[in-house]
Amino acid sequence: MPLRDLFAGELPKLVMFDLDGTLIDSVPDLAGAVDVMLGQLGRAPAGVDKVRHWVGNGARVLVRRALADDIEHASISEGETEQALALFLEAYAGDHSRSTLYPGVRVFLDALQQAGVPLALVTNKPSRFVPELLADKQLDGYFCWLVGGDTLPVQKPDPAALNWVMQQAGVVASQALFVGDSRSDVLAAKAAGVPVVAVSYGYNHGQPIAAENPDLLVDSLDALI
Ligand SMILES: O=C(O)COP(=O)(O)O
Ligand SMILES: [Mg+2]
Repeated sequence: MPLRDLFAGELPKLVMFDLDGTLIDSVPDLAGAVDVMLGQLGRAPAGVDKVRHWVGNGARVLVRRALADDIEHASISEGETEQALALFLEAYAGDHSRSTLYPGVRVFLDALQQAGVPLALVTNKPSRFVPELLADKQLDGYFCWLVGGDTLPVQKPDPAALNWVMQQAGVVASQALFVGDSRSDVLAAKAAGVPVVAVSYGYNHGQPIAAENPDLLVDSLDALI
Protein backbone atom coordinates (compact mmCIF):
# COMPACT_ATOMS: atom_id res chain seq x y z
CA MET A 1 0.00 0.00 0.00
CA PRO A 2 1.23 3.59 -0.64
CA LEU A 3 0.15 3.96 2.97
CA ARG A 4 3.27 2.05 3.96
CA ASP A 5 5.36 4.91 2.54
CA LEU A 6 3.99 7.14 5.30
CA PHE A 7 4.84 4.56 7.99
CA ALA A 8 8.35 3.40 7.05
CA GLY A 9 7.18 0.21 5.37
CA GLU A 10 4.64 -0.69 8.08
CA LEU A 11 0.90 -0.15 8.25
CA PRO A 12 -0.58 2.38 10.70
CA LYS A 13 -1.78 0.89 14.02
CA LEU A 14 -4.99 2.96 13.93
CA VAL A 15 -6.87 4.72 11.13
CA MET A 16 -9.38 7.45 12.02
CA PHE A 17 -11.87 8.62 9.41
CA ASP A 18 -13.99 11.68 8.85
CA LEU A 19 -17.52 10.77 7.69
CA ASP A 20 -19.32 13.41 5.59
CA GLY A 21 -17.46 14.16 2.37
CA THR A 22 -14.89 11.39 3.02
CA LEU A 23 -16.77 8.09 3.31
CA ILE A 24 -20.31 9.21 2.45
CA ASP A 25 -21.67 11.87 0.12
CA SER A 26 -24.33 12.99 2.58
CA VAL A 27 -25.05 16.44 1.14
CA PRO A 28 -28.23 15.46 -0.76
CA ASP A 29 -29.96 14.45 2.50
CA LEU A 30 -28.41 17.32 4.50
CA ALA A 31 -29.61 19.81 1.85
CA GLY A 32 -33.04 18.17 1.85
CA ALA A 33 -33.35 18.67 5.61
CA VAL A 34 -32.02 22.25 5.41
CA ASP A 35 -34.64 23.05 2.79
CA VAL A 36 -37.45 21.46 4.84
CA MET A 37 -36.34 23.61 7.78
CA LEU A 38 -36.16 26.78 5.66
CA GLY A 39 -39.60 26.02 4.19
CA GLN A 40 -41.09 25.61 7.68
CA LEU A 41 -39.65 29.05 8.54
CA GLY A 42 -41.21 30.55 5.38
CA ARG A 43 -37.83 30.95 3.70
CA ALA A 44 -36.57 30.07 0.20
CA PRO A 45 -34.67 26.77 -0.21
CA ALA A 46 -30.85 26.83 -0.24
CA GLY A 47 -30.24 23.84 -2.51
CA VAL A 48 -27.45 21.30 -2.73
CA ASP A 49 -24.69 23.56 -4.11
CA LYS A 50 -24.80 26.06 -1.24
CA VAL A 51 -25.21 23.38 1.42
CA ARG A 52 -22.14 21.52 0.10
CA HIS A 53 -20.04 24.59 0.95
CA TRP A 54 -21.61 24.96 4.41
CA VAL A 55 -21.18 21.39 5.69
CA GLY A 56 -18.22 20.48 7.89
CA ASN A 57 -18.59 22.27 11.22
CA GLY A 58 -21.57 20.37 12.63
CA ALA A 59 -25.35 20.79 12.50
CA ARG A 60 -25.52 23.97 14.57
CA VAL A 61 -23.15 25.90 12.28
CA LEU A 62 -24.83 24.44 9.18
CA VAL A 63 -28.21 25.73 10.39
CA ARG A 64 -26.77 29.17 11.21
CA ARG A 65 -25.18 29.38 7.73
CA ALA A 66 -28.50 28.42 6.15
CA LEU A 67 -30.31 31.14 8.15
CA ALA A 68 -27.66 33.69 7.12
CA ASP A 69 -27.63 32.33 3.53
CA ASP A 70 -23.87 32.73 3.85
CA ILE A 71 -20.88 30.90 5.30
CA GLU A 72 -20.49 33.83 7.76
CA HIS A 73 -23.24 33.58 10.36
CA ALA A 74 -22.34 36.06 13.13
CA SER A 75 -25.62 37.95 12.60
CA ILE A 76 -27.80 34.97 13.62
CA SER A 77 -29.22 35.03 17.17
CA GLU A 78 -29.21 32.13 19.64
CA GLY A 79 -33.02 32.09 19.66
CA GLU A 80 -33.26 31.74 15.87
CA THR A 81 -30.56 29.08 15.96
CA GLU A 82 -32.32 26.93 18.57
CA GLN A 83 -35.67 27.04 16.77
CA ALA A 84 -34.15 26.24 13.36
CA LEU A 85 -31.82 23.55 14.74
CA ALA A 86 -34.77 21.66 16.25
CA LEU A 87 -36.54 21.72 12.86
CA PHE A 88 -33.40 20.60 11.02
CA LEU A 89 -32.68 17.71 13.41
CA GLU A 90 -36.26 16.48 13.06
CA ALA A 91 -36.12 16.71 9.26
CA TYR A 92 -32.74 14.93 8.98
CA ALA A 93 -33.62 11.96 11.19
CA GLY A 94 -34.41 8.60 9.69
CA ASP A 95 -34.05 9.06 5.94
CA HIS A 96 -30.56 8.72 4.46
CA SER A 97 -31.70 7.26 1.17
CA ARG A 98 -30.05 9.94 -1.00
CA SER A 99 -26.65 9.59 0.72
CA THR A 100 -24.14 7.32 -1.03
CA LEU A 101 -20.75 5.77 -0.38
CA TYR A 102 -17.93 7.26 -2.43
CA PRO A 103 -16.14 4.90 -4.86
CA GLY A 104 -13.17 3.12 -3.31
CA VAL A 105 -14.37 3.43 0.28
CA ARG A 106 -15.56 -0.10 0.98
CA VAL A 107 -12.58 -1.78 -0.67
CA PHE A 108 -10.20 0.36 1.42
CA LEU A 109 -12.06 -0.33 4.68
CA ASP A 110 -12.09 -4.04 3.84
CA ALA A 111 -8.33 -4.03 3.15
CA LEU A 112 -7.59 -2.34 6.49
CA GLN A 113 -9.95 -4.62 8.37
CA GLN A 114 -8.40 -7.71 6.79
CA ALA A 115 -4.96 -6.40 7.74
CA GLY A 116 -6.19 -6.14 11.36
CA VAL A 117 -5.89 -2.35 11.59
CA PRO A 118 -8.38 -0.89 14.13
CA LEU A 119 -10.61 1.82 12.66
CA ALA A 120 -12.39 4.82 14.22
CA LEU A 121 -14.79 7.49 13.05
CA VAL A 122 -14.35 11.12 14.13
CA THR A 123 -17.09 13.30 12.67
CA ASN A 124 -18.60 16.69 13.46
CA LYS A 125 -22.03 15.23 12.65
CA PRO A 126 -24.36 15.01 15.69
CA SER A 127 -23.69 11.62 17.27
CA ARG A 128 -27.37 10.57 17.25
CA PHE A 129 -27.27 10.22 13.43
CA VAL A 130 -24.02 8.28 13.14
CA PRO A 131 -25.11 4.69 14.00
CA GLU A 132 -28.25 4.90 11.84
CA LEU A 133 -26.36 6.31 8.86
CA LEU A 134 -23.60 3.69 9.15
CA ALA A 135 -26.16 0.89 9.41
CA ASP A 136 -28.09 2.23 6.43
CA LYS A 137 -24.91 2.07 4.29
CA GLN A 138 -23.70 -1.27 5.72
CA LEU A 139 -20.68 0.44 7.29
CA ASP A 140 -21.57 -0.48 10.87
CA GLY A 141 -19.18 -3.43 11.19
CA TYR A 142 -15.95 -1.50 10.69
CA PHE A 143 -15.40 0.98 13.51
CA CYS A 144 -14.24 0.31 17.07
CA TRP A 145 -14.82 3.94 18.16
CA LEU A 146 -17.40 6.53 17.05
CA VAL A 147 -16.97 10.17 18.03
CA GLY A 148 -19.65 12.68 16.96
CA GLY A 149 -19.62 16.48 16.97
CA ASP A 150 -21.35 16.54 20.38
CA THR A 151 -19.56 13.60 22.03
CA LEU A 152 -16.89 15.86 23.57
CA PRO A 153 -17.18 19.55 24.55
CA VAL A 154 -15.15 20.51 21.44
CA GLN A 155 -15.15 19.31 17.83
CA LYS A 156 -12.64 19.27 14.96
CA PRO A 157 -10.45 21.31 14.24
CA ASP A 158 -9.76 20.74 17.95
CA PRO A 159 -7.62 17.58 18.23
CA ALA A 160 -9.35 16.35 21.44
CA ALA A 161 -11.34 13.57 19.72
CA LEU A 162 -8.26 12.25 17.92
CA ASN A 163 -6.29 12.28 21.17
CA TRP A 164 -9.13 10.48 22.98
CA VAL A 165 -9.32 7.72 20.34
CA MET A 166 -5.54 7.26 20.32
CA GLN A 167 -5.59 6.91 24.10
CA GLN A 168 -8.37 4.30 23.88
CA ALA A 169 -6.46 2.42 21.17
CA GLY A 170 -3.15 2.65 23.03
CA VAL A 171 -1.25 4.14 20.09
CA VAL A 172 0.87 7.27 19.76
CA ALA A 173 0.30 9.91 17.09
CA SER A 174 3.08 8.76 14.77
CA GLN A 175 1.44 5.28 14.55
CA ALA A 176 -1.99 6.65 13.63
CA LEU A 177 -3.49 8.04 10.44
CA PHE A 178 -6.37 10.44 9.87
CA VAL A 179 -8.34 10.50 6.60
CA GLY A 180 -10.56 13.50 5.87
CA ASP A 181 -11.93 15.92 3.31
CA SER A 182 -11.81 19.32 4.91
CA ARG A 183 -9.67 21.98 6.55
CA SER A 184 -10.94 21.03 10.02
CA ASP A 185 -9.70 17.47 9.49
CA VAL A 186 -6.21 18.51 8.40
CA LEU A 187 -5.94 21.07 11.21
CA ALA A 188 -7.12 18.57 13.85
CA ALA A 189 -4.70 15.91 12.61
CA LYS A 190 -1.76 18.34 12.51
CA ALA A 191 -2.61 19.64 15.99
CA ALA A 192 -2.58 16.03 17.24
CA GLY A 193 0.65 15.25 15.37
CA VAL A 194 -1.12 12.56 13.29
CA PRO A 195 -0.22 11.99 9.60
CA VAL A 196 -3.17 12.99 7.42
CA VAL A 197 -4.48 11.85 4.04
CA ALA A 198 -6.98 14.17 2.34
CA VAL A 199 -9.48 13.18 -0.33
CA SER A 200 -9.90 15.60 -3.23
CA TYR A 201 -13.61 14.84 -3.83
CA GLY A 202 -15.06 16.09 -0.53
CA TYR A 203 -16.59 19.40 0.53
CA ASN A 204 -14.02 21.75 2.17
CA HIS A 205 -16.26 24.81 1.72
CA GLY A 206 -15.58 24.94 -2.03
CA GLN A 207 -11.81 25.38 -1.58
CA PRO A 208 -9.13 22.93 -2.81
CA ILE A 209 -7.96 20.87 0.18
CA ALA A 210 -4.41 20.75 -1.27
CA ALA A 211 -3.97 24.28 0.13
CA GLU A 212 -3.99 22.80 3.65
CA ASN A 213 -0.90 20.67 2.84
CA PRO A 214 -2.03 17.18 3.87
CA ASP A 215 0.71 14.53 3.93
CA LEU A 216 -0.99 12.81 1.01
CA LEU A 217 -3.84 13.78 -1.32
CA VAL A 218 -5.83 11.08 -3.15
CA ASP A 219 -8.69 11.14 -5.63
CA SER A 220 -10.16 7.96 -4.21
CA LEU A 221 -9.36 5.82 -1.16
CA ASP A 222 -8.59 2.66 -3.17
CA ALA A 223 -5.51 4.52 -4.44
CA LEU A 224 -4.05 3.86 -0.96
CA ILE A 225 -4.24 0.08 -1.33
O1 LIG B 1 -21.73 17.22 9.69
C1 LIG B 1 -20.76 17.96 9.48
O2 LIG B 1 -20.78 19.19 9.61
C2 LIG B 1 -19.46 17.39 9.01
O3 LIG B 1 -19.28 16.07 9.31
P1 LIG B 1 -17.80 15.46 9.07
O4 LIG B 1 -16.97 15.95 10.22
O5 LIG B 1 -18.06 13.98 9.07
O6 LIG B 1 -17.33 15.96 7.74
MG1 LIG C 1 -16.01 15.87 6.18
